[in-house]
Amino acid sequence: MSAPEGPAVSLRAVRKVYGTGSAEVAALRSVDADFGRGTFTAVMGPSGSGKSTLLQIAAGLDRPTAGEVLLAGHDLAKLSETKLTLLRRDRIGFVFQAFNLLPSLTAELNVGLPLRLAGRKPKRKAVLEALGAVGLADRAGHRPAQLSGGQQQRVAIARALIARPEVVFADEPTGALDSASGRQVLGILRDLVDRERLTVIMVTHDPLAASFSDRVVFLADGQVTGELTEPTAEAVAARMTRLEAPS
Ligand SMILES: Nc1ncnc2c1ncn2[C@@H]1O[C@H](COP(=O)(O)OP(=O)(O)OP(=O)(O)O)[C@@H](O)[C@H]1O
Repeated sequence: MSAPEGPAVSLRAVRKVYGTGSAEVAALRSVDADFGRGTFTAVMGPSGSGKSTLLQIAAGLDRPTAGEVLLAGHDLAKLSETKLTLLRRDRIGFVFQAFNLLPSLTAELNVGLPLRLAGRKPKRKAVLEALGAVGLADRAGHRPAQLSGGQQQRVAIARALIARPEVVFADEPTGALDSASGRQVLGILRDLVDRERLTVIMVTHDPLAASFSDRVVFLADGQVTGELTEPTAEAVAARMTRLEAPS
């Protein structure tokens, strides 16, 4: 009998405190959240509400002060640094606001880089397929400076997908893009969720970006304050206005 399918990522009573003594900041107070496999979740909230901290901790890039993070069936607190590094390398993809491509490498070499860093030789066919999946099969030989911002972000998505991760964490992936390029990038993420059952967890400030997700989780002052399923940009914007209003 196969094991019941749990969420791709779960946070249980997660607390994160930066600094000590009078400099102490509780970035996350007590966060419980589940991110189902094959779902697209947007994380939103006012500046300083803890969104990036939540993403870093859920992705195993940082450890919580207290609480539990389960990722791909593993309790991250029980993993050594080496095992955590391997889990991040093999099961997780990252997409950032600043595309973080290496300027001297072509799109093809940038996409293959995670495999090369892991000591594996990337297969040309797989790299070209990943570039094809983001509509850039004809740009394999171009360096980042020869690509638009939207195209660079799509190369970054192809790079995040090359190791066939289960979960992709995206921190403001459209923050540096014009709205048409942003929509194209979001459409690609949406499509990967629908067709490949990828799990996407995305921090964004943009209600339109959030409307591509299945669910928006709202944070305020280090706590989850609510969620919205099948979000429209208007409903998200209205909720954000309420969260950002001075109390
Ligand atoms: N390394 C750090 N050291 C000390 N405090 C930190 C650190 N990182 C974040 N913080 C604090 O933790 C809180 C949450 O920060 P976080 O970056 O997670 O918020 P955010 O919602 O992503 O904000 P923004 O939308 O402005 O990027 C803030 O008060 C921030 O100042």
